[in-house]
Amino acid sequence: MQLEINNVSKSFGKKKVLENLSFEVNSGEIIGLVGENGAGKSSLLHILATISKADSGSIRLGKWIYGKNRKQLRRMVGFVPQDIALWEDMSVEENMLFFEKLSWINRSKIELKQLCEDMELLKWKESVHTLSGGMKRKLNMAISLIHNPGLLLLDEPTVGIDLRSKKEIAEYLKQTAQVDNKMIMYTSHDMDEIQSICDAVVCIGNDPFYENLLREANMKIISI
Ligand SMILES: Nc1ncnc2c1ncn2[C@@H]1O[C@H](COP(=O)(O)OP(=O)(O)OP(=O)(O)O)[C@@H](O)[C@H]1O
Repeated sequence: MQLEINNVSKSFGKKKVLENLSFEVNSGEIIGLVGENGAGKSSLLHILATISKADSGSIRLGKWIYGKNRKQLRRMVGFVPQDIALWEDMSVEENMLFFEKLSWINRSKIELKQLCEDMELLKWKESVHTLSGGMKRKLNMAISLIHNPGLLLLDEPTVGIDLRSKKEIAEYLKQTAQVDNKMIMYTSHDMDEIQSICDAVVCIGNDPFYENLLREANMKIISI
């Protein structure tokens, strides 16, 4: 499967956030989105998650076209926003079962538990309010994977969490891209992490500072 982004632009009022952005991503690839605060990284993820629309340009995921096939696209896309959205008074198990009910495919309890264990979240019976920030992020990720999306969009999945959880999330992303052939796009301000996980990067916002950083790190840049 391929994601094709062609000349996409987006403004909020007079502020141009994305300008003629074009690049392609294939299944199995992990793409980092970098750029300064306010550059437009989340805005691009929101467009790809079909929460918001581009002002111009075209986007295609496999045979489905953004702006035309929203229902089909929503089945193929998993989105983990920056803000954690969980039922705090329910257990990990109850959260997974709740979101499975909202999903368009049925998953057994064993499969749901496995999704959590794949990312080292081993707190099945525990209440969410007792979990650390890193564990909550993992649970948010596990929920986004319930419907087995081919494209996974993650907005700063590793911000504010400890090194062990960071490493576990990074390992999980690499593994699911390779083994399950998922396409992953994620934003981060951590250049070392981007370098170790991503196959290529998209630099949002025409920022020479970031371009230089990426070139110095020998990263493959697919769009500026
Ligand atoms: N719904 C909205 N209405 C108006 N302006 C918006 C809206 N969403 C985003 N913006 C503006 O668009 C710009 C890009 O925001 P965005 O959140 O995409 O940046 P970002 O690169 O993800 O930043 P950060 O690294 O801080 O998360 C910002 O100036 C922001 O204030």
